[in-house]
Amino acid sequence: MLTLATTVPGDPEIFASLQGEGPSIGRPSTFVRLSRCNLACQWCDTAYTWRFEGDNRPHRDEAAFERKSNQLSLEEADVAERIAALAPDRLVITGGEPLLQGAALARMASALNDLRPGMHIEIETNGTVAPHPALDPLIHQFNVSPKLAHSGNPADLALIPERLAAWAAEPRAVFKFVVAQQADLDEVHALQDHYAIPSERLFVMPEGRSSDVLRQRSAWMADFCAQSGWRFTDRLHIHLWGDTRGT
Ligand SMILES: Nc1nc2[nH]cc(C(=O)O)c2c(=O)[nH]1
Ligand code: SF4
Ligand SMILES: [Mg+2]
Repeated sequence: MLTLATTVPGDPEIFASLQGEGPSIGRPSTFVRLSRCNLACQWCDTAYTWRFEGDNRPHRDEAAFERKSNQLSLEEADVAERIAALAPDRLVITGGEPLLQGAALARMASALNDLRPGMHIEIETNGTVAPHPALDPLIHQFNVSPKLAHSGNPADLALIPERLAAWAAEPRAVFKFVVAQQADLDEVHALQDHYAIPSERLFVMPEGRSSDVLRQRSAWMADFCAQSGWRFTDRLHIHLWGDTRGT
């Protein structure tokens, strides 16, 4: 079984859209959003995947979500069929932290391979969890987003040295750092130096849930990228559809 997020109660968050972030930005892709996360970012835009009633870890909105209406369990084969029924030939698995459900994801991805051979599969991950050995060979791209101090997570939970070293050595992994203020860039620099992350696989992305905030931060981040050689990614889906589920 896989535990998914919902768009509305009873409806799993499986939808066709455009990849809004990172190296595949603009590509038509089907998205599957899994529930549950091992971190708690104070600016998380999908707190409905983890901040259930009784979870008092700090979050900017302080919202507490009812578990029953925001989580849904489906068989792996059912998820694969729903993905295969949609048009895109690419899949983005996100969350929450999808690698927490690695074994079930491996079963789903191999069922999908039977229904729609050759589909390109990306995983959005916070970089703290190793991919399950059965899942790893089925994935084409890992979009790894290690969380900086401004996320509010303790560094010993968010930045796991052996994991970061493994991602840095993995050619299928691109790093995507969420940045809100100029000081965050110093932290990215330190991580790049320490783990020898090639600039070609290093993206910075503005934190923001509205076009206004993204534009404001993009302006100074883009200038910085042009000087440093890092890559820049916007959040295309926010400009197109705003901060809404299922887009
Ligand atoms: N269109 C679209 N692109 C995305 N790329 C990463 C997303 C995420 O929530 O992880 C996301 C998302 O939620 N929507
Ligand atoms: S790691 Fe991602 S899903 Fe988890 S709390 Fe942070 S932003 Fe949200
Ligand atoms: Mg998102």
